Amino acid sequence: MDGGGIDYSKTNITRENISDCADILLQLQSFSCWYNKQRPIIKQGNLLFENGCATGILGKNGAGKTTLFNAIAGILNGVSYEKCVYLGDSITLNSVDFKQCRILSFAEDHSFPTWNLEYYISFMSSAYRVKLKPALVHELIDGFQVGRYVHAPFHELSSGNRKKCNLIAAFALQRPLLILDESTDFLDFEATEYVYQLIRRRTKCGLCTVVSSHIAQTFTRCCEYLYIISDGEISTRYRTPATADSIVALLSGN
Ligand SMILES: Nc1ncnc2c1ncn2[C@@H]1O[C@H](COP(=O)(O)OP(=O)(O)OP(=O)(O)O)[C@@H](O)[C@H]1O
Repeated sequence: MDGGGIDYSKTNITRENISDCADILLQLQSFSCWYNKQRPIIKQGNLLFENGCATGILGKNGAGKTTLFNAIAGILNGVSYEKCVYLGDSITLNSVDFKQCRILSFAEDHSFPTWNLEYYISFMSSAYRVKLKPALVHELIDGFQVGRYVHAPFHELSSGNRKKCNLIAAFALQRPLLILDESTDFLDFEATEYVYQLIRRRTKCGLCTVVSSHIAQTFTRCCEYLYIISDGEISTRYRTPATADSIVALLSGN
């Protein structure tokens, strides 16, 4: 994909050389994924995620962002790749070791309807074998303003409050790779701002975040890099432009 004839010198968008990347967490080459192998959702794409960076995944409805995330998280069977390198080692995406290093926060989650936040966090801590920092968990609960819902069953929560519970676990586990599918869907204004703050904090701590969104600000405020998915292809990696207009230009060029 060549960028669709956009004049990058006028948009402050730079296309960059992969060999310049300092600190690669995960690299996927010739990556495809599908529900039906005859009709792949992503065809032979290349992706690179760095430590200390947030990377945005942009694409129209149905482009394949969620499918891509499920594939990277190792929960979609229809996947192939020529190369998958995590911190310098060749790995498979469905290996247990890799699964403990990544966490995917779903766009919308209806699982565990009778569980509550306290139980869910404790389950996730055991599943990932991570000892959570109580101060961080409390800070996240305060930050998302869900203190009063800690013991409420998930099926009684609004969509936004249920989403906050997922995000609390996702950020509390501090995994090297955090994937946020539609990171701010359902969230109120304050929670949206808080998510942006948390993504930037991960970046400052040298952690890697990958995020999809339909809101330009998610990218301009949080992401160093962007990929665009369109017609089953993954674009080159772009430096995130400063404005929403430049993102729209980039999207319409792909
Ligand atoms: N379980 C499934 N079985 C078959 N096809 C599916 C399945 N889930 C999604 N698809 C199809 O895969 C394509 C990509 O869907 P996906 O949900 O990954 O897109 P998306 O970019 O996340 O979209 P949105 O922005 O609307 O959330 C769509 O054509 C969708 O209809």
